[in-house]
Amino acid sequence: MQNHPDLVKLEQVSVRFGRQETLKNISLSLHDNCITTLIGPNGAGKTTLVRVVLGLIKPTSGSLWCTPGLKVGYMPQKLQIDKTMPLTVKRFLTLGAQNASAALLEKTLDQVGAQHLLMHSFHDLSGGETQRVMLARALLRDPKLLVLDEPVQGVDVNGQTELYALITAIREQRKCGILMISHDLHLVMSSTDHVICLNQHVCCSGHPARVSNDPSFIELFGRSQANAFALYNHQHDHCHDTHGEVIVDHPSLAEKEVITRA
Ligand SMILES: Nc1ncnc2c1ncn2[C@@H]1O[C@H](COP(=O)(O)OP(=O)(O)OP(=O)(O)O)[C@@H](O)[C@H]1O
Repeated sequence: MQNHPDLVKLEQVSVRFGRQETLKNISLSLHDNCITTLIGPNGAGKTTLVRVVLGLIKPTSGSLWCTPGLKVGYMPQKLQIDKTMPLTVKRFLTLGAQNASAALLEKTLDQVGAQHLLMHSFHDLSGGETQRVMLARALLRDPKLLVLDEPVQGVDVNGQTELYALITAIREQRKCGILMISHDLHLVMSSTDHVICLNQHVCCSGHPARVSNDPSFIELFGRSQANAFALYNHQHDHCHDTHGEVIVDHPSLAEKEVITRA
């Protein structure tokens, strides 16, 4: 992607667990100041791919390159914390960042709209509050790459929209790269620059508008997901080239484009 330097590059990465090949020949780049969203059915290997990027799983074959000194902030899908252990949000945040000043904690919580939660019990937070605090924890390292594994899980629909807007705002403020796993295609499409559809291998990838027109996208997600995307996209009155750019004089513009529901 022009003007957005590579932060991470995977070339022909495969991962095998015993006899099961979970990832097959994955090549991709993550860029500075760019949101990349990984979508795919359950068991497609999304978390495994994220763990490869984080350096937690060594590829069985292929190579991984990271820009030297890359700082990564990670928001995991699940965090197991013993509920009998008293834990304030402040304490939770400082567990992974002992040297963080009170001012930095407040500023970071402020950025995710959770400044009022500093002295609350972590165990008593709502789903949306928990995700905001987890996001703050990932941001405390001032990462150049933010990795978010299903950041809106356990959050109601309105809260999901707010969280995706927050993630977009964070990218705009910090100009960091973001790699995000999501199942919410129609919510994510408007706030992502690059989509990768994964099902052990990369089925299709590119600008959201290009991916949404790819037959393997519909094959992978089926009718209901394709319909959800069509609903999001229903005001479509233009065509895209293979990079997702609008084609100004496309012949089909003579008739207003009709979205095909597979
Ligand atoms: N450490 C491991 N050892 C053995 N098998 C594993 C390991 N980690 C993941 N797997 C297997 O790899 C496959 C892909 O798992 P992964 O968690 O990456 O999928 P996913 O796309 O993130 O799924 P979901 O959407 O359900 O979270 C699954 O079959 C899983 O059981």
